[in-house]
Amino acid sequence: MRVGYLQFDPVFGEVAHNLDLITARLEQVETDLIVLPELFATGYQFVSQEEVFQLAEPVPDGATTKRLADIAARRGMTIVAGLPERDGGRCFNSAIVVGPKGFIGCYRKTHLFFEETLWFTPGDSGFHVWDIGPAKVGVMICFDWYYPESARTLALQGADIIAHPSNLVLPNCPDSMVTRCLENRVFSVTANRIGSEARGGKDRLTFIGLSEVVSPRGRILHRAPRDIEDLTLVDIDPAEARLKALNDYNDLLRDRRPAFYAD
Ligand SMILES: NC(=O)CCCC(N)=O
Repeated sequence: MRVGYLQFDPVFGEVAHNLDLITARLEQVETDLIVLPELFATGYQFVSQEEVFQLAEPVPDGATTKRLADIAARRGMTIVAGLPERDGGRCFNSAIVVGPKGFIGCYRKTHLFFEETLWFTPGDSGFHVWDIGPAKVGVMICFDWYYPESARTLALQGADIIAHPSNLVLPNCPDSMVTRCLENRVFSVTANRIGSEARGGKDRLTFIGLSEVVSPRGRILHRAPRDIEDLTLVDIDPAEARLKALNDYNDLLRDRRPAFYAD
């Protein structure tokens, strides 16, 4: 199967522009799964709660979800993408999964980073894995990577691939995902953004790019440049993620000893 990411520089608040950009890019490609960055259509550095409410959308009835579902249906692909989700009086930093037959699911970011804690409610969806046909795909968002429980929970739920919409600003995630894949024997697709934002007198945030596809053996199948738009697709065999035996004596998940693990 073919999987990949679109790394690009969204214009803050210009939802129509950002949606048009990714639509044009996705119309050009054939793939089974593509991952877009966290908050891909709005940008990241919000300056007020009301701004978040203005840019956030209901799921699945909002415009961004409908647009991506339309692309997924026309192009016969599954798309995982981050967006601000409005649910009544609460906003979540979420990621939607849409496929050829429409809306599949929504994950709400469990571990909020930095000023996200001002604008969003900590996710209450829990971690989920969806069967998209050729593979089972789990979703985590950006800072979730910092907590090994995130990828491990998705692996225990049977994920072959971890789709990882991101807005990375710290340097450590790209190399750390090698370990996350190795210790869980899963593929990962991290879709980061590039560019920077310095809104409302805040310190500038510069996003590190370096989107990547990593294999269950911890091999970086492709890593994007730091600061260039990049759409890359990689052919993988998801069955590689189902071989959890390290040798004749060790099986990665079977041999866990949760009775000795701290919560
Ligand atoms: N948007 C984020 O969750 C950033 C997390 C910190 C990092 N790893 O860059």
